[in-house]
Amino acid sequence: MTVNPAHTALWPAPHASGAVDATVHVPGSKSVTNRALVLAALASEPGWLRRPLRSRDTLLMAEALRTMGVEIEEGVGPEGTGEFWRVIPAGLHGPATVDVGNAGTVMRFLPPVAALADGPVRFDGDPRSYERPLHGVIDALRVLGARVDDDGRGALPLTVHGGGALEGGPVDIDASSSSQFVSALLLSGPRFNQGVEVRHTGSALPSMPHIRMTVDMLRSVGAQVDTPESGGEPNVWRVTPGALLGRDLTIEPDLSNAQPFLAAALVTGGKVVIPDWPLRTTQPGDRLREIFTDMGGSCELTDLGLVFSGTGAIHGIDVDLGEVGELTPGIAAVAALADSPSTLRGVAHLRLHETDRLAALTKEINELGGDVTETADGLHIRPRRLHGGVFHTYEDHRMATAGAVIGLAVESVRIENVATTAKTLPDFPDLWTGMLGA
Ligand SMILES: O=C(O)C1=C[C@@H](OP(=O)(O)O)[C@@H](O)[C@H](O)C1
Ligand SMILES: C=C(OP(=O)(O)O)C(=O)O
Repeated sequence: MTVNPAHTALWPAPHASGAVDATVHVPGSKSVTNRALVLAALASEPGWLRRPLRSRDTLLMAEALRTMGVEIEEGVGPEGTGEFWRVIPAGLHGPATVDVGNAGTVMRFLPPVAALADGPVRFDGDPRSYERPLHGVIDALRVLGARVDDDGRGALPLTVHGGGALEGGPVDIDASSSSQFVSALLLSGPRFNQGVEVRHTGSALPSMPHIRMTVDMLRSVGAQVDTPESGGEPNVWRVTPGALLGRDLTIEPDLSNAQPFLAAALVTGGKVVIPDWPLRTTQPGDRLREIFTDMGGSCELTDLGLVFSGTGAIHGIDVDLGEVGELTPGIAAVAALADSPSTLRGVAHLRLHETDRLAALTKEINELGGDVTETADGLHIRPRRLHGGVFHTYEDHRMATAGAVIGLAVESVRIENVATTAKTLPDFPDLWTGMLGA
C-alpha cells in the first residue's frame, strides 16, 4: 500500500454534536448503472437509463462504450424524473482504447464486449488495476474463441482482438477471487454464437447477490438464463444466445453507499431516512437492514423510504460478509465504536479490492488507537477509546466513508483524499455535511 502524494489533502471529518436527523437522497447504484449500460449497448434497439449514477466508475463505463461506437445521449427528464441517459447501440468497433480507472466492473465486464468488436481494443487503467485479478475473464475468453494479448500475468494492461463475433460455449473458471468474472461472461453471453455456460470450479464464490443482479437484469432484457437457483447444476450458469431488448430502467439508489448515512444514525443515536429504498432488490446493501439492526439500530420501510434509527447503543457482531464484501469497511468502522468485540469473516478476497482493505482498515483504525487484527479471512475488532489523527484512504472510496463514520464519534479525524469517494459517490462531503445540518 502506498500513499499517492498528489492526494494528501486532509479533510476534517465533521464531529457530530448530537443525534443526526436527516433525509438523504443517495445517488444511483454503481453496480446497476454499469450493468444497465452494458446490456443497453448490446441490445438490438435503443434503451433508457433514468437517474443513472454519474461517478468516476460509471462515466468510465459510458466513455468506454462510446469509444467502441455506442451512442449515449445525456439529458434531463420532466420535473422530478431526474437525469437520463439514452443508449443507442451500434456495431462495436476497434481499434479503441479503454481506460478502466480502478473500476472492477469496467475491467471485467468490457473485455467480453470487446471480443465482439471488429478490431483490437486496448485496456489500461490506474496502477492498482494491474494488481486486481482478471485471469478468470482472460482465460475464459481464450477458451471461448477470442485472442487476448496480455503480458502473461493474467492482468491489465491487455488487448482484446475483437473478431466481430465470438463462438462462446462452455467454460470452467475459478471465480473465488471475484464474482465479477461470472457476471462479465454472462452479461455478453447472449451475443456469443453459442451463448455461454459458465462453471465455477474454485473454492467459495463471493458476492452472490451481485451474480443474482446480473441474472435478474439479463432476464429483464429478454435473455434466457438457467441458474443453480432455477433448478440447474450447482455453480453453473447458462445463457442462451438471442437478441436483447432496449428497456426503460430507473436506477435504484446505491444501497452500499447508503451505508455511511445509516451508520451515522447508528453511531449518533439519531434517525436517517433514505427515500426510494427498493422493496425488492438484489443489491447487497439491502443486508444492512439486518446487520445494522443486529448492531443496535432499528429500521422500517415506509412510504418515505427506509427509516433507520439508532438507539444509542452500538453492539459488536460476528458475521460472515462473503456475500456482501463491499459492506466490510463501513461495518468495521461501526464495530470499532461498539460496546463489544466483532469478528468479520468470509472476506479474504477484499485484499484484492481497490486496496488491500483488510490491511488498510487494520492500520488506519489502529493508528487512531484501535485494536484490530487481521485473520485469514477477515478482521477481529476489539473496540477501544479512539483519538483523532489522519485516516489514510489508499484511493479507496469505502475507506474514506468509513473514516467519516469514525469521525462522527471521534474528534479531530482528518481524512486524506476524501475526493476518492467520487469513484461511486459524487459530492460525498456535501451530502455528509448536509446530513449533519451544517
Ligand atoms: O458485480 C459488481 O457490481 C460487484 C461485485 C463485487 O465484486 P467482487 O465479487 O470482486 O467482490 C463487489 O465487491 C463490487 O463492489 C461490485
Ligand atoms: C469492490 C468495489 O468495487 P469494484 O467494482 O471496483 O470491484 C467496491 O465498490 O467496493
